Amino acid sequence: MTLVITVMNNPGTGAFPLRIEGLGAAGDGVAHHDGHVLFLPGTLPGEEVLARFSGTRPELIEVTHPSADRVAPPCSLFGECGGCAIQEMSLPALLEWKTARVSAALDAAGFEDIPPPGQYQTAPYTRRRMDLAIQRIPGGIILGLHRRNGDPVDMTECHLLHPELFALLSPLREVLGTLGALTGRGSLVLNLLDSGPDLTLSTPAELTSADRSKLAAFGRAYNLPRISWQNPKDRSIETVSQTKPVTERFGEVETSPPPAAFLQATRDAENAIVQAAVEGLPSLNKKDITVELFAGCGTLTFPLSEKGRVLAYEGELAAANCLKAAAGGRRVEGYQRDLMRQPLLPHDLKSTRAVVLDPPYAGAGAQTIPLAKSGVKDIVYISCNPAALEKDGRALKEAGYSLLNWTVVDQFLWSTEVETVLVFSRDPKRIKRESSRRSHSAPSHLDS
Ligand SMILES: C[S@@+](CC[C@H](N)C(=O)[O-])C[C@H]1O[C@@H](n2cnc3c(N)ncnc32)[C@H](O)[C@@H]1O
Repeated sequence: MTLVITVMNNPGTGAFPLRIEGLGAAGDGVAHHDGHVLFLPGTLPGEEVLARFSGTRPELIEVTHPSADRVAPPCSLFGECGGCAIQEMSLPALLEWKTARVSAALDAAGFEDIPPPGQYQTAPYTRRRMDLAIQRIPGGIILGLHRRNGDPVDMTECHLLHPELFALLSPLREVLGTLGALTGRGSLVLNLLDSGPDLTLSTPAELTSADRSKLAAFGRAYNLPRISWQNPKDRSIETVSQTKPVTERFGEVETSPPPAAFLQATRDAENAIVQAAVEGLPSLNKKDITVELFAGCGTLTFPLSEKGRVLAYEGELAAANCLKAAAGGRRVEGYQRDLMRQPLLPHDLKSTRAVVLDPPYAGAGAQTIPLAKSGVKDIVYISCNPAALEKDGRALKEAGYSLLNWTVVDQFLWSTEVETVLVFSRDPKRIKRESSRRSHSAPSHLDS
């Protein structure tokens, strides 16, 4: 649902009462006032509040009747740092809100009899991937996330980030402050791999040889397996410090991810996603082919391959190479392919038993229709965006797929982001089995 602020004139400067009817997609409370739809940050559904206008924007004065779901925001930077959108709502209530968003998307896509979802919520202090902004200021460095529509906020506290990554921020500010290449703004991707923190730095100017020595010394001092740097000229990435091999295990297989590789946001959520995806496969013989689309470095590929053959497609060269390098001797074939420009067509999927896809935020795009038109009976779709799910789900629904089950995985705490693993089928026997199983069991909550 898209709601638009249409208040054009300042209807007055005094306080007025509002009842918050729901949360918009950005996590702001939604209310009606004088025939206009207003979005009010910091408010929760069911609350009664006093607001006033600051220009054309409504602002909260006071919550007069708080929701039972209201809690004190745990982080002192909340409201300033843009990393978290909703900290005044309890985490269980937030999980329910995210679940309702996905349910509404499925409903809008045309699915009826939506089964009860499985749900999983990650724990605080477990985020193992974060893309931070760097800004040089007089006398120092700001390292953190952007404020909502604004400059970076120094991350002096964070209830998301894994402590092993958070502990690096302070020494990083010191070394970054000494780099000649950091003439203005830069960025830093932090990934926590099995081998340890993996850092990828972007700077506005090229690294000097003194910068390279400082980063290498930093890598040794903090025992960092690898520090990489993205050249601003051509966006190429090179290693500037490596103290040991970089490794990450997916299922039983050890891989070596490239710098700034995509990883699921937390390790425990990755396990929940993998578990739901593997369990979502139909029963397979070892020779049955599962095609995996948008495979990254192989997060799902290698666990899926324990059930049968996997043909995995990924667009980004470095990720596809990582997957291919680890595939040797397994039932896995990796391919680099841009699935938006060159989607797999129905005839490419002719002997495919199941498809697993984990598309980017915008959804499966040009791959959706050929997939829906293929003869594949079973699809596991991993969504990170309810709006894209609604669009892609509608195509699957129109092609005759039923929704067998879905699992919401909240791996982006205190944000509006939501990940969902959905199992679709148009195999009448499987649909019948699933609906009779469902009528005999309660909704599942994966163990946290
Ligand atoms: C949400 S990530 C999932 C990756 C992987 N399944 C995982 O769990 O780690 C989406 C993946 O789609 C890839 N991708 C984005 N656009 C693509 C395209 N046009 N063709 C193929 N892959 C693409 C990205 O590089 C990324 O690896």
